[in-house]
Amino acid sequence: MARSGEMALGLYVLQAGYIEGAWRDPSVPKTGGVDVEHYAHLAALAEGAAFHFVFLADSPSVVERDNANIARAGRNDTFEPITLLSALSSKTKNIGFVATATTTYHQPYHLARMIASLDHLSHGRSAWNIVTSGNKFEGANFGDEEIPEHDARYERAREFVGVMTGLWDTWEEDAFIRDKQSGIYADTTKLHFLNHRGTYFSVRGPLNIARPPQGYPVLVQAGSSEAGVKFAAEFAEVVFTAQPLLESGKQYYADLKEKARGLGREDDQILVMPGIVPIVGRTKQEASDKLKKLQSYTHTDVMTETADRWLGFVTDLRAINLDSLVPATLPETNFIQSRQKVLLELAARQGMTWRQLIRLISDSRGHLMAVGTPSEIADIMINAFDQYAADGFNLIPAIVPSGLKDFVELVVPELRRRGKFRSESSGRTLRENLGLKRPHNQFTRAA
Ligand SMILES: Cc1cc2nc3c(=O)[nH]c(=O)nc-3n(C[C@H](O)[C@H](O)[C@H](O)COP(=O)(O)O)c2cc1C
Repeated sequence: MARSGEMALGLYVLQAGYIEGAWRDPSVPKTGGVDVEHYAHLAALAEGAAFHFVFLADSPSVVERDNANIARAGRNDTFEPITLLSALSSKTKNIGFVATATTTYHQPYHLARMIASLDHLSHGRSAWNIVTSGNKFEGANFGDEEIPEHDARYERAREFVGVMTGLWDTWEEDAFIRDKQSGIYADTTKLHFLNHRGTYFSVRGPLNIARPPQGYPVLVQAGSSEAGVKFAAEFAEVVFTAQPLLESGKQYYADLKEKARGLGREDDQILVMPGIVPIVGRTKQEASDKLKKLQSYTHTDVMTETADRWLGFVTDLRAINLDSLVPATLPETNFIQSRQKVLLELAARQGMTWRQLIRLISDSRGHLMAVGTPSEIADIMINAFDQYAADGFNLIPAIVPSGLKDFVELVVPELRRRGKFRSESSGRTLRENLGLKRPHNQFTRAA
């Protein structure tokens, strides 16, 4: 199938926005982190602009390394993604929901039920962002101090996904006949026991909920190392990635699509949606003034600690001469390997000092950042789309709700004017809106 001429758009939501100190801005609701109406307002803004989905990242731990940074973080009082998105599903009609959940610290049976429940609650608008955990503090919450080795996490994830889709298939579409007359509720000829026995899991099944409306919720993946790309080529239908440079973004896109093709998959069944952090002004000056104001909110200690985290916990920037140049390489990390690579590539290209790199990480974590007028931001997005570096974008507002409002009111009309973004939702389910096929049931497919 040919690629449609229009890009897909997701909304990556953090309670206050992506710039760490954004929560201090007077426009950000103080209790937004635990106020479903705050998130409902953001989802309504995105749905009204015909975005394809709301995306919630996740880490089952406080991510800061010490009290000083926990004190300033402005984020550790918020909802678990599946819970929040389930609540939002009854407050919206068309927009999809991408819930991040790690395969490293979950059990497939629990997670298959929860994500299937979200798909039923939302009438087929759910997706699962498959991550393997990227934060070293998570292990302490699940019995082991050390997070498992990077590639081994992907091995576990491969088996995990197989069990999830197997469980979602244990009841065929029309298995539940609910015949009051005869008293037969389920046709057990359409019931399949999974009986999975693997390295990491043994799961009998069946699941105790009907097959999800979409067959499977959309499978999303965020991980761009070699192991991550291999995993994405096999399973992902949407890939979230950090690609701040056009050329490496095109290379990443081409590699991933080629790997997926090699596994018999069609190009339009795996959508690459890099993150973008836009700061919109009516003039370039206005946009950069907005950025400067937001940057002024973030404490240096918080910035330094965030940089240590996103460089993979292999540095301690509190003890470094910040005006010295960033080295070309760092020790390999066991956390998000791809991001360390992206950040070092950016630093090398621009001859950055540590101080400059810390600032960049605090603003964008290495995602593409676009600061300018609506037309300039639309140019950047359309250029990446037309040059096959992206099939769409996961929009990461620097501050919410104002940063999202700016984008919806100023950039979306520009994208539409140029014929690159839709005016309304095109289908009932998230799969239909993304042009993704509905998966067959593996038990009946075999028959
Ligand atoms: C764009 C992007 C976003 C990610 N978001 C999360 C997240 O929300 N939660 C999480 O546990 N891991 C997240 N990760 C980490 C990876 O999903 C994965 O868990 C693992 O750490 C390895 O990533 P890598 O293949 O990029 O090295 C993210 C990775 C990328 C590339």
